[in-house]
Amino acid sequence: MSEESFSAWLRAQCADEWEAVAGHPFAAAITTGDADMRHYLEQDFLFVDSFTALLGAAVASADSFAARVPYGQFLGQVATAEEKTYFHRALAALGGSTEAAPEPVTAEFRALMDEVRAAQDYPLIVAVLCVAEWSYLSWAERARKPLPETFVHREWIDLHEGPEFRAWVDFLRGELDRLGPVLPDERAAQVLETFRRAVALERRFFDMASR
Ligand SMILES: Cc1ncc(CN)c(N)n1
Repeated sequence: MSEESFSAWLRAQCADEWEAVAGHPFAAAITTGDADMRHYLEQDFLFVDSFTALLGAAVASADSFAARVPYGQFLGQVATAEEKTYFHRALAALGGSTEAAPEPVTAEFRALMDEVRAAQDYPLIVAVLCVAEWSYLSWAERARKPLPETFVHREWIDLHEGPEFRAWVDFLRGELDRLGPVLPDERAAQVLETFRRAVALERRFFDMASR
């Protein structure tokens, strides 16, 4: 590893796959208001359930009070703004269901989140959370103003960019950057493996939504 931060190093190890997520045609179509969001949001509603549980595991497994606080704050937002209001309003407008059967990639993503949550392994938990949030910031910040008029697209972009979301991603990256340098090599390799798995799943999730 060179001078770069641990999080930058992790991303650089899967740079092509990362760009395939950030520049994915489905993500680009969200930014222009052209994406068909129904199936995607039905599946993401299932994703967000495990993601919320993972945030709870981050609160529980973080190694300091200072770190627990941002997780708790974000958990509160996901449980109120994202899950309670956006998903229900968007799926109602699109004629979608909150009880869809999980696609294989959704089940795999949930399994990865459940695996690191059950292990209460803080560095691996941060790796998955960081990929999920940083990769979403990476596509959402490519959106050009004016944002799409349809609330389903516009609010989904708004939820994943802007100063608050950027600060949240900076916090997650900061946690990886704090932990990485003191991890033994085999633990750092485990974090990289988990980071890679999550990036590959993000790409497949957008592939699934494109069909
Ligand atoms: C699949 C996926 N990855 C990430 C995010 C960002 N919260 C999301 N909503 N869905």
